[in-house]
Amino acid sequence: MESLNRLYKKYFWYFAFTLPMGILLGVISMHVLQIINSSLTSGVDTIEYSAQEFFIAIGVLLGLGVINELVKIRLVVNASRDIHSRLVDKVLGTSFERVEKVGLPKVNATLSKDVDTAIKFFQVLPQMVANISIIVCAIAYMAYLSLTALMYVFALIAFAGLSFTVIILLSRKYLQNIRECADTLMQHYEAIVKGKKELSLDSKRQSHVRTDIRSTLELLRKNNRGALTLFGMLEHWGQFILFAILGVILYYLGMTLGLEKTVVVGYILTLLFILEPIEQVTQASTDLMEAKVAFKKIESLELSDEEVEEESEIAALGSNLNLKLSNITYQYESQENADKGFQIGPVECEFKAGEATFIIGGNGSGKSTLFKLLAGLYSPTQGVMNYGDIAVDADNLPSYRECVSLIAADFWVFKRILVNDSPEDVQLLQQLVTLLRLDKAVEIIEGNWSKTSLSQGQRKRLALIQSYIEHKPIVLLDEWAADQDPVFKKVFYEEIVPSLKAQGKVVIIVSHDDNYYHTADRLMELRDGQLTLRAHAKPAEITQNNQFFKVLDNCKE
Ligand SMILES: Nc1ncnc2c1ncn2[C@@H]1O[C@H](COP(=O)(O)OP(=O)(O)OP(=O)(O)O)[C@@H](O)[C@H]1O
Repeated sequence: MESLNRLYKKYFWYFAFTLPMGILLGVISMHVLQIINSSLTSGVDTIEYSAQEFFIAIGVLLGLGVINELVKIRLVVNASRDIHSRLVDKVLGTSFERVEKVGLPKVNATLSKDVDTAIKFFQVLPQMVANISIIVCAIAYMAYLSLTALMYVFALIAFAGLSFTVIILLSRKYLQNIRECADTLMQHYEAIVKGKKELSLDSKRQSHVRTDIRSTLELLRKNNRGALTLFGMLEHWGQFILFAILGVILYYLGMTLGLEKTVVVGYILTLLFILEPIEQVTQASTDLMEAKVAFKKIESLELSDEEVEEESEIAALGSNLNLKLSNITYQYESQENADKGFQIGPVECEFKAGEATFIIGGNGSGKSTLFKLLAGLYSPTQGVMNYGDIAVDADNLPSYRECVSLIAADFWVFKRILVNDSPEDVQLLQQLVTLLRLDKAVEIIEGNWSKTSLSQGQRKRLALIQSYIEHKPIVLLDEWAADQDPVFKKVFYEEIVPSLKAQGKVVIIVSHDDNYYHTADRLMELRDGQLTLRAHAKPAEITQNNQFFKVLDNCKE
C-alpha cells in the first residue's frame, strides 16, 4: 500500500483539520441541546435569553458545518483525481510482462471499479471523524449529566459495539468474493464483446457462455445477498440498540437511580441527536471495509510503485548499429498442468544494420515471443543482447526500447500521430499517406487520424506510417504483409522493406510469403523456440523508382 500511504500523507492536514472541527461541532451541538433541555425543564423567565443563545449557536453551527463541508469536498475531489492518475501511472510504469500476466480484464476491473471504491475512503473518513467527535462530545455531555447513568448506557453501547464488529468482520469474506466475481464478469464481458461474431454464429457456444455468466451472476447474487443482509441488519440493529437504550433510561434508570428530569430529558435529547451520526458511522464502517478490499485488490496486481516523471522523454541508445544476441534464452512461467513453460533459445545471432531478416516458423514456434524479447518487452532469462557495443541491461532497457518500432500481430493504432515538428517530417507523413493509399480512407485533423476504425490491412498501413515517421533504427514487423492484398504485398517486399534497409535500419520480419523469401538478406527458421539459419540471399538492389526510398531520402536532406 506504499503508493496509497503517500496519498494519506499528502492529505494528512485535511484529515487533521476534520478532528478539531468535529470536536468543535460536537461541543456546540451539545450546547444547543443543553439550551433546549434547560428551556424545556426550567421556567419561562429565561426563555428570551435562551432563544438568543440558541440562534447564535445554530448560526455558528451552520458556518462551521459549511467550512467543514467545503474542506471535505476539496479533499474528496483532489484525492479522487490523484488516485485515478496514480493508478494510470502504476499501469504505465509497470512492465509489459507484468501487465500481460495480470491480464486485460483484471486491469480494466481495477481501473473502472476499484478506484471508485477506494475513493470512498477519502469520502467517508472525514465524515466519520466528525461524527465520532460528535458522539464523543455527546458522551461527555451525558457524563456531565450523570456518570452513573452513563455506566449503564456504556454497558449497552459496549454490547452494541461488539455486535457491530462481529457483523462487519463477517461481511469481509462476502466483499472479497464480490470483488472476485467482478473480475470474472469483466472476463466474460470481454469475451461477449470481442467474440460477438463467433457467438452470433453458434447458438451452442452462446448458451455455454450464457450459462457461465449466469453462474457467476448467481455467485455474485449470493454474496451480495450475504453482504447486504449483514449491512441491513447492522443498520436496523444499530437503530434498535439506540431505542432500547432510550427505553431503559426512560422507563427503568430514571426511577431506579432517581434521576432528575433534566438528566432524563438531557439523555433522551442527546441520544436522539446522535442517532444520525451513529447511523452514518455504521454505514461508513461498511464503506471503509469495501475501500480496504479495493485497496488490497489494487495492491494484489503488483503494479509498479515508482513515481513516473511527467513528460519524461528517454533518449535512444543509438542508431545504425548491429543487434547481437549471445546465448539468449527466455522461458515463460509454467502454465497449469505443464511441467515447465515454453522456452526460446539459446539464441546466437547477429542482425545487421541495413539488412532484412525474415523469420519463418509454424504456429507456436515462438516468433511473437522472440519479437517481444527483441523489442525489450521481455527481459532474457539468460544471455546478453548487445546493441552495437552496448550490452542491454535493466538500466538502459528503456533507452533500448526507444530504438525499437514494433508492429505486433495484436498491434494498436493510437489516434494521435506522433510526428516531429520539422516541415520535412510533416511532408513525409502526407506523402506516406498517399503512397500507402490511405488518402481516401483517412484524413489528418489537428495531428490525429480522423478515424482508426478501418480494415485490418489499412490499420496496419497506419501503424507502418507511424513506424516510418518515428525514424527508429530497429523495425520489427510481425506478419505485417499477411493482411495486405497481392498488389500491396509486392509493394511491401519490393519497395517498403528495401527503403527501410536503405536507411540503415535493422529490419526483422515474420513472414509466411514464400514467393518473397528471395527479397530477404537472411531467412531464419524458428522451431520449438530454436532459431536456425535457413538461407542467405542477395536481394536486388534498390530501384530508382522506389517511391518510399525517394520520400525518405528527401526527408533526410
Ligand atoms: N503469455 C504467455 N505465457 C505463457 N506462455 C506463453 C505466453 N505466450 C505464448 N506462450 C507460449 O509460447 C509458445 C510460443 O508462442 P508464440 O506466440 O511466441 O508463437 P508464434 O510462433 O508467434 O505463434 P503463431 O504463429 O501462432 O502466432 C506457445 O506454445 C505458447 O503457449
